Amino acid sequence: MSSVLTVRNLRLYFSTRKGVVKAVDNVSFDLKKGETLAIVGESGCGKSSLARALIRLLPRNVHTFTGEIYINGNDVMKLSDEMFRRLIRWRKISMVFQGAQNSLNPVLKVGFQVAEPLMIHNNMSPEEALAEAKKYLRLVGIHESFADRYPFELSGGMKQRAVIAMALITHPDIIILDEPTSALDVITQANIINLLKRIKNEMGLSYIFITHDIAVTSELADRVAVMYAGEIVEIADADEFYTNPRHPYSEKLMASVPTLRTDKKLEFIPGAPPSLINPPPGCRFHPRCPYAYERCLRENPPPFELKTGSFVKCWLYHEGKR
Ligand SMILES: Nc1ncnc2c1ncn2[C@@H]1O[C@H](COP(=O)(O)OP(=O)(O)OP(=O)(O)O)[C@@H](O)[C@H]1O
Repeated sequence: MSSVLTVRNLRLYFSTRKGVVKAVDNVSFDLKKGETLAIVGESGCGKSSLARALIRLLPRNVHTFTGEIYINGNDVMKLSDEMFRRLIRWRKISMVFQGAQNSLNPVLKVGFQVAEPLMIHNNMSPEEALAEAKKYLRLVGIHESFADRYPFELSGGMKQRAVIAMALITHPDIIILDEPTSALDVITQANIINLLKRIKNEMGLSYIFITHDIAVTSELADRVAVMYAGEIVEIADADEFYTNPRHPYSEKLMASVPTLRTDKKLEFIPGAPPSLINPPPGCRFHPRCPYAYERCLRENPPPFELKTGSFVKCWLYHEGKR
């Protein structure tokens, strides 16, 4: 399978009064065409910053933004912000933001808001764009008559569907979904996941699905990337990840997911993710890791490839301890 997105050594650091926050620190991965890559990890580990780096919607206090990003083989890091905005954002890669259903403009009709990207990015006339918006509202399971309604007239699930329609309408290859179901009840969550699965197949999309909730990813993910303290510490095929997480942090994450059928005791991860201004030396997880030994305190492990497309950043996989 060819890669629709290739990321190498991506870094996104922010300047703050307390120092430089290394939110994304030397991240590399591939996204294959038609694939869903879930990015999981606790709050504050850099998932949203990674998304913002990929779609280049950056805050003003960027300190460092370096690395390589290829979309369909094209080096997009060499594009100016203006060219990236014109050629890439929304056209090749789009995003459903965290809490996006609450960011719909309350005084504009839903149809207009879904149509807006076409007017801005494809220079379409309002009439043409609105006709297209109605088509996309139908695609996401909303009756086209809702194009004439205001956001407050839609349920939370419908608003989320409208926001997904907005991300789809410019025919991107890649969609980043940042916690797309976190504010919804479980039934609505399931409906949205089913919708995402259906449109992915119908439109040949590739997803980056960001969540702190591993249980949600199991329905959709082909591969799982685990982020910890600004780094990807493991990438694995989803089936393998759920049965055999390799990194000690992944193990702990999996052990903290409730299951109905076993009386397994739920674990929690002691301590909190480290400061991204002064991350611990060596492996960043070592202060919370039950297996940490001397080398983990000194040296940050490189990614050890387990098979093509899968790696784990943990010394245990280097020295035959596992
Ligand atoms: N503009 C900014 N300036 C300074 N620090 C920032 C900025 N944006 C994010 N951060 C910091 O970068 C780190 C990573 O944040 P990020 O939002 O990417 O994490 P996350 O894993 O997506 O968490 P959440 O799920 O809570 O959004 C955090 O420590 C956050 O405080």
